[in-house]
Amino acid sequence: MSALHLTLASASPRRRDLLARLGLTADAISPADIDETPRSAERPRDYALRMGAEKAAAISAPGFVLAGDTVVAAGRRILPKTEKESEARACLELLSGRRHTVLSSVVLKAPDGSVKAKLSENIVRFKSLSPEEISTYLAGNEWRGKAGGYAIQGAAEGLIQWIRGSHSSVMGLPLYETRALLKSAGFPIG
Ligand SMILES: Cc1cn([C@H]2C[C@H](O)[C@@H](COP(=O)(O)OP(=O)(O)OP(=O)(O)O)O2)c(=O)[nH]c1=O
Repeated sequence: MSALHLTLASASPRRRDLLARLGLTADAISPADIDETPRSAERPRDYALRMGAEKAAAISAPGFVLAGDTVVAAGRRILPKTEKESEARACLELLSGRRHTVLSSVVLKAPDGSVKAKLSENIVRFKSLSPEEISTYLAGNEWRGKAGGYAIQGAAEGLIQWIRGSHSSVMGLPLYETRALLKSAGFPIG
């Protein structure tokens, strides 16, 4: 097996698609099954980095293992990956008319077992959302399983006034940081 074998430790189709934008196709997709419960008082940045590192560590595969994690935070508060509509509504009500932070970690485990990580920090500002706008958004079901109850790659972008950072990072895999990490580890990338 070549040392250049690349495993993407993620169930996220978005991460696979984003990786493809760098001209890369993972040789294997191995989602990591880890406990994603934040520790008490864990800071959002620490949590995003810990989750990325734990996902990479959970996969033993030849070659390189790439993992990532995306966290939506309002101040120090880590918002859930919303499973219920009521949770998503609460997130959108909280995010309405305010700026919040989206943190995306990317973690690379090299064939020699060494691990490097980068964290990308984004600020996102939603317009003030009316109850009708929130209900219409929720009816589209794009909030399901998404951190913070929205997905920038869908209808939510029509409600976002601006972002500071990168679209790929908010969506799940920061392409600038991912390319830099792979390149510095000697992975052939254009
Ligand atoms: C803020 C935001 C989140 N998300 C989603 C991506 C993820 O589903 C979720 C963050 O959860 P993650 O745990 O980062 O990713 P995942 O559960 O999809 O996949 P895996 O752990 O196997 O790598 O939020 C978007 O798709 N778009 C967005 O704009």
